[in-house]
Amino acid sequence: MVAEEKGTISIHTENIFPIIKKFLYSDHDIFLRELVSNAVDASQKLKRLAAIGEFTGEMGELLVKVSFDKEQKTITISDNGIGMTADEIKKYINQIAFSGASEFLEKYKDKASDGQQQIIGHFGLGFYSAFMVASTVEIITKSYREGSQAARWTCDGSTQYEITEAERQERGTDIILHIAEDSEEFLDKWRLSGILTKYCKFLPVQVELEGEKINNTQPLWTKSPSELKDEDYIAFYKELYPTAADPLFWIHLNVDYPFNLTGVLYFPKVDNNFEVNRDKIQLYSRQVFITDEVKDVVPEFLMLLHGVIDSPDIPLNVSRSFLQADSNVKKINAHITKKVADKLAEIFNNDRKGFEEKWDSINVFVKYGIISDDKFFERAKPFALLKNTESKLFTLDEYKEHTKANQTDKTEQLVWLYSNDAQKQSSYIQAATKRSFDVLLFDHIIDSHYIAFLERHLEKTAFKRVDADLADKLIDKDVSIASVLSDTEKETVKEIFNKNIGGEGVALSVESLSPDDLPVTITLPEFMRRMKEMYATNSMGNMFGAMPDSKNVTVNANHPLIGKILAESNEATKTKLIRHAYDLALLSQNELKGQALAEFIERSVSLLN
Ligand SMILES: Nc1ncnc2c1ncn2[C@@H]1O[C@H](COP(=O)(O)OP(=O)(O)OP(=O)(O)O)[C@@H](O)[C@H]1O
Repeated sequence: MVAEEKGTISIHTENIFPIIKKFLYSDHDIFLRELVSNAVDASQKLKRLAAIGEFTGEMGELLVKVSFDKEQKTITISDNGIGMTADEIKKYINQIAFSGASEFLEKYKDKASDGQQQIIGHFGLGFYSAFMVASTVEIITKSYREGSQAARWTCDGSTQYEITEAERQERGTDIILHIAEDSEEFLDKWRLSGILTKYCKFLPVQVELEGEKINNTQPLWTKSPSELKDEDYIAFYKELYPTAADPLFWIHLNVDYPFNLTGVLYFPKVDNNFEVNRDKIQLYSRQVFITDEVKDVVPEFLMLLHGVIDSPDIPLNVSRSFLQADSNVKKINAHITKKVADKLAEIFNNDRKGFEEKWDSINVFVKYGIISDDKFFERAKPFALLKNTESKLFTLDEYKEHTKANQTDKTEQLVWLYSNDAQKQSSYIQAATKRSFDVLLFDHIIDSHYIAFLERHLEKTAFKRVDADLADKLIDKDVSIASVLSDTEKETVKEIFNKNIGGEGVALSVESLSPDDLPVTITLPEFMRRMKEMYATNSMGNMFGAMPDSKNVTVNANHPLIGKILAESNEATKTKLIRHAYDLALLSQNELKGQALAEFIERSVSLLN
């Protein structure tokens, strides 16, 4: 027998519901997630009781049904789980749920007023989130225990509740929400189905909306990897991201100690732009969708991956800064990072060719990981590849061997040359390869950071962009080439060139280079270029960025054209030849434009005549 009772919910705050409603949830949708999760829990509990022999009755098919009535303005969530007795309602709903709610408010009341950003916003206030959308909530429930009396509880959002006897034959619970005027938008099938598909798609007990199945109760990550084939992983990926290309490979996570973590992470096929691929990991807690903004839960570089992480050990009712410091979150981060590195190492060791084929898709990810996480760098060292302008791939050690003999300078430093634009710098690349130097290709925005990182971490190794200096000087070996011109002649060359092309920002020199090199070469020293790039991306100051372009112009004393210019007696022809040689240097750098280009063409025609 349920004794009729009226009572006051013991809570410090006079009326907590307006506060819950107004301040704490930016996302009212989650009431449904909370109530359906409770219904699923009640069903799971019954299964567990049956497993240990405490429930011996007929279990039937466990099912959570969501329905709505537009006329009556109600939404009902029904289950055939364990149900509650009147005493249990008092204990679990009046006391526990309320104390949970009041504790929660106590913790966040200051923060609620200065904005919701501080609170992660994905936690559950459980049962009481029903009051975000309902003016009155009714529970009609009957416990699984033999001979239980059904009970009905109602509460209108004040601190007053009422418990009475109810008519209900079957075990289980109906939660009936009498929808508030400002929440009538939820009395809509599409709205409800949208919310259920988002949050309940993978719940472990069958959920139906108006008779239609919502969920896959056994999502892939809950199964054992030994039962799964590649097709299964790919099919699940397609279920998560219907429009994405097939993933490259994946990692099945499965930990139960010292924290609980399951999931599958996929390496997507990426193009060069990694920004668009963020926010693709979905976070679940016991198969309930929580969020796809995993910024504080997963290391930044891992956000380039796709897939699902399921862990009940990630605290979700805490502020963001607390979350980052949480020891479970840290352990989870470290674990995922290790697993990702192990997987990459495994592919590299077992299938180098396959790994190389994937390198274009994974290199940004690996570089990003290396830069941002020292532990990942240690693990990735053996498989972090370098690609040269001929598309050959080397590990760091292999590349060291490859370049040691020819690219060590007089101070025993290894100089690694690179191009960030093989098209634009092709004449420089050619000049370097003519001297049997190897040139790496680093053409992604992350590469300048990656280069700086490698320089700091690799011993006696420096990087130089291939156009940073004359080919012969890129690697300073202290060998000089004999000069065709005398010192006085060189001085004269310098003078006449300065007269014609000298000016602000031009540092002119005359050097004895190979006669095969261009008569005039323009270079931007590595240091200057890096400073300019740094200041260009730094909002603080613009000292170097604002400086006029300064360039080193080198005249090749050993080139036959320079001898010809020196011997030329006609001043006009001499000027023409000097300008032309200089324009050719600009042209080889793709820098000859506009009026200068027009003049160059005109002059070329006249020189041909
Ligand atoms: N459909 C249901 N069937 C049986 N018991 C229920 C049901 N819904 C709620 N309860 C009981 O009420 C309690 C309080 O629910 P509430 O959702 O507030 O908190 P919780 O589920 O324990 O935790 P959480 O805050 O994670 O949701 C539950 O622990 C459960 O004992």
